[in-house]
Amino acid sequence: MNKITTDICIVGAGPVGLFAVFEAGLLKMRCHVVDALPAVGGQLSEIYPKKPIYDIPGFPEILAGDLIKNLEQQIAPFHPTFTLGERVEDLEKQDDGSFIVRTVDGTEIACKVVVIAGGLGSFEPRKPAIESLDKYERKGVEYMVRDPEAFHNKRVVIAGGGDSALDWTIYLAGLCKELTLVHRGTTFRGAPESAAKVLSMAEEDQIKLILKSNVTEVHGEDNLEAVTVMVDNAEPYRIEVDNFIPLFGLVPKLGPIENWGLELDKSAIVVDTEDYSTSIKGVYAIGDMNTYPGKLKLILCGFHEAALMAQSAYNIIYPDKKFVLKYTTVNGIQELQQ
Ligand SMILES: Cc1cc2nc3c(=O)[nH]c(=O)nc-3n(C[C@H](O)[C@H](O)[C@H](O)COP(=O)(O)OP(=O)(O)OC[C@H]3O[C@@H](n4cnc5c(N)ncnc54)[C@H](O)[C@@H]3O)c2cc1C
Repeated sequence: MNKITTDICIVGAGPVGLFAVFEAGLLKMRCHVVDALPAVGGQLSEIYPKKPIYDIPGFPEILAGDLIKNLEQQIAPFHPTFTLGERVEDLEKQDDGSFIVRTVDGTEIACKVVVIAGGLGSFEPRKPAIESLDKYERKGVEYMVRDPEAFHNKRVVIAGGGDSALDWTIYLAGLCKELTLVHRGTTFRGAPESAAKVLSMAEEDQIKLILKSNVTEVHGEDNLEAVTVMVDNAEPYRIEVDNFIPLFGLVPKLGPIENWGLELDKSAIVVDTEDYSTSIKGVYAIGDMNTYPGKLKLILCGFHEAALMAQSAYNIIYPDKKFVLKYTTVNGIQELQQ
């Protein structure tokens, strides 16, 4: 089991969770960041990486994906650690006021402060209605690509017609032994240039493309061994596979955080605007997941909340020291030792 000890555990690696690492780092507090998705960036990476944002102070225009890259660069001096691709499930308060945060895969993070920056919630895969699909989850069926190398030399079927299905088809084609893309339509929802690339790869036999089709059954003893594909109501046929990756998008869910005993208002966490603390001492909520009178679900509001949270968390982590505001222009960025 993976055990991590840190000052602050941040749940959610969206823009607000990432910026919280910076604000905490300035005050010499170490952070471990957990996200259910395999990559950082939250909604910006998952929903609109190529869209320009116009209301980030100091940037007249910046692509969402570039803002995330900048935030990664900005927090690098503080050496945050990450657990990606694992949803946080439980929060346990210890007798000394500290916490153990646990993920669905059993990773345990011991910390003095928990910062929930969970945005709209944990992005969960939209699963196709195929009987017994859940039996093969993590035994051949994957809903997201956590580590592309895991598909090296494997026979893989991807299903879907959006950006994720197209992008992973293009990327994994070079790694897999056989790659088939199954799509129910004849046109794709994803970027036209990605769709054109997939069509040309199919023409050159780098991948197999089956249009107007659906995966209707999955088979195997313990692990997944084959899928059945139905093409336009013709006779279904079987493809032997090691992996089936249905990529039909993600839906955000508040999920397990709902059961942590926090005061909620319509699935958002109620906070005190003095420091964005929740009803549990030592637990803060910032960004899209919190609520208070006048709340705006904007990135810049989340950044402000992160700054106020950090100075309050400092009082918990260093109870004997007094918080003194220091400007970065005066003090610079003092790297945290790894
Ligand atoms: C199309 C679109 C355009 C937008 N345009 C703008 C704009 O122009 N300007 C602007 O300011 N805002 C804009 N927004 C809103 C902005 O994206 C959000 O305010 C911002 O993403 C909130 O950041 P966050 O870090 O709080 O949450 P998110 O970006 O939602 O990130 C939260 C992360 O937490 C993770 N998470 C949640 N629960 C768990 C759990 N239990 N375990 C592990 N991980 C978990 C999620 O997987 C996610 O990655 C836009 C939103 C959309 C959808």
